[in-house]
Amino acid sequence: IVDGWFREISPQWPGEAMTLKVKKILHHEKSLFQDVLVFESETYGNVLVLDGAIQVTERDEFSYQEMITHLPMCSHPNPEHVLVIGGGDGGVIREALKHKSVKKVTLCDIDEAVIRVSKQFLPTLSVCYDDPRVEVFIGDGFKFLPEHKNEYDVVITDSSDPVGPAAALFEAPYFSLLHDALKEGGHMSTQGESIWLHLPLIQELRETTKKIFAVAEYATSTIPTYPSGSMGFLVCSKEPTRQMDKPLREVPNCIYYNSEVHKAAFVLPEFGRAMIQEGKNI
Ligand SMILES: NCCCN[C@H]1CC[C@H](N)CC1
Repeated sequence: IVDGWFREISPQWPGEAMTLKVKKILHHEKSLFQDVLVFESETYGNVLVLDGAIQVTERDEFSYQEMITHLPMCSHPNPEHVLVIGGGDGGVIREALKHKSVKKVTLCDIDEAVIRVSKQFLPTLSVCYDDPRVEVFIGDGFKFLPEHKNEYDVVITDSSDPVGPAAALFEAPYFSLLHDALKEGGHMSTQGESIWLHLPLIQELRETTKKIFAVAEYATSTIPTYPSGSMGFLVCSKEPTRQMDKPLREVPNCIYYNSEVHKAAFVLPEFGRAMIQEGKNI
């Protein structure tokens, strides 16, 4: 933090950095896995930062949490059991519980510090941890998934960036474990970075997931405080006849998501479409 501004400088987005004016530092610790910082910003509410990367701000988190949750869930006919890998801030749990069909939401996050800090400083995200339908495991998704084969209708991988603790969540072995944890007709979504910054990674992710899932599509959303202001998602199904861009129902009380936004999210600008869907660099 320099002269009152937090700067999100990272080799993952060279030469650019989101900066937010800091009102007050609320918390800073080194957890077992990462550096955990929370500060109150001047204009984006409380902000959670892990290893220097902005994870959520109270002002715009709804965009990401709603899209990563409702894209796979609204395209699924009857999601009852949802698994969240990562997502310790609780935002995805809050969104998943908006679906009447949901009987159980299980969360598995490797770092208890993220959950603890979110409960203390991000009350609007961690609001649903006390819901009786929610169960929480602290641990590595890699160990959790093989013990829960064929259990979930939807698995949402709400991870940080592919550097540090989350790196393995972007590779083929993880997606195979994920596939086997899904019931027949299961859907999944993962945090899919930005077409402005990570096109090669996204193309690789889609190649990998296309080999493992019957359907693998890429969707985007806008979110001011993530690098480049755009955030994407891999959205996959085990069922070949499913169309990920076809919402089967509305979701109440959303601020970003609706059925039209759902359909439009899978429409890509030409440089993204050519690279992701045809592997062509234009
Ligand atoms: N629920 C927290 C979401 C974290 N998502 C990522 C954080 C880091 C960003 N560079 C990309 C999204």
